[in-house]
Amino acid sequence: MSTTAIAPALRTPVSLLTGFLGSGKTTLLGRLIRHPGMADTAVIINEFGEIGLDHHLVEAVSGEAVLLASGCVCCTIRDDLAATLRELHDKRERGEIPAFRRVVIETTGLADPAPIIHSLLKHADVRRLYALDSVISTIDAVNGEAQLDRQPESVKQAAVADRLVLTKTDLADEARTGALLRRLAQLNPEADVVRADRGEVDPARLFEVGALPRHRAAGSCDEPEPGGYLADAVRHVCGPDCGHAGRPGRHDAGIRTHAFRFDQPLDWERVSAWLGGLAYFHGDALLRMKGLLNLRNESAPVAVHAVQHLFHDPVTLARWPDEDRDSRLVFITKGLDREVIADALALAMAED
Ligand SMILES: Nc1nc2c(ncn2[C@@H]2O[C@H](COP(=O)(O)OP(=O)(O)OP(=O)(O)O)[C@@H](O)[C@H]2O)c(=O)[nH]1
Repeated sequence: MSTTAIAPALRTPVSLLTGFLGSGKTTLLGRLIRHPGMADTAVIINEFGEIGLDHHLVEAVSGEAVLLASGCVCCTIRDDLAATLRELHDKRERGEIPAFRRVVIETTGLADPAPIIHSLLKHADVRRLYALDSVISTIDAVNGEAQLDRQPESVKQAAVADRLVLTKTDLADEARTGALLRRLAQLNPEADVVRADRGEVDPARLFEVGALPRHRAAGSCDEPEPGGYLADAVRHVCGPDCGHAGRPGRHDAGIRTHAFRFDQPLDWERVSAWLGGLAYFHGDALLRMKGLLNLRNESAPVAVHAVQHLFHDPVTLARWPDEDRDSRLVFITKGLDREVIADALALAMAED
């Protein structure tokens, strides 16, 4: 990689897309990258859980850096964010991937965005090539208030954003949405609030909002930079000894990821009884469930989502992302043991 400095105006803008588990980041991203004005975007997805599914749900992709049908490039973070950003830049220079003009990084739903923002602003290599454009946080109109009450990460995600994207307003009544908006106005009065119906939003309301002096001024971003800070920041988001990587960790010992895989096609009635029952009876502890299902009598995969008590309508995808035809589900829970999920599964499968 060349070490020549790049003029500030020529640095590639990077936006950070954050928001609590299941608040609609992938849905928003999936719509945004199909917008004609967003065709030359590189998307970086960082996932929580033993089974990454988001890159499949954005579009059927697998691998390190993949060209999407929309013309955008998509990759997942493997080692650290700085390395991923450098590699994307180098591949673009060598003409191995399309000449993307912007980058959007989707964080995990449990990420504290402050260290990532810090890294984007402070890491020398990253700063030379990229400029932080905007921080966008999705807020779930149905679950947002409870998440702000219980999950400190969700408060941080809302507090550092330039744009707050209110999702699922079609599912929340106006009183609930109004209360949430008042709370957000107190938490982050400077952020613009944009409503997105199932991810539908004008990209101009989210991107190219300037140089973000606000983040430079933010205390959390001005701490002295230890060596290899970016790697630390990303390990914080999803690293080997971090609870966010799916094992009990130091950040939140109560949060667990439970992955399930099935090699035989499943019966929808039974699966929906299992998942619907879990959301109904254990929604407080069920931070997030997502899955890709191979259902009996269905040739295409079906995506299922739940966020706390809300079990979203299943969505049939256009095609399988790869050769893998197993059903895969990930549950991110706080205070819900795997045995409870497995027992509910056994019950749903056994019932007539
Ligand atoms: N009705 C409705 N559903 C929505 C809306 N936005 C997102 N959803 C649904 O909410 C569920 C979760 O959405 P995702 O986009 O996967 O959420 P996410 O933030 O990427 O989830 P994680 O990556 O697990 O944190 C899916 O079933 C979406 O279809 C919306 O505006 N209205």
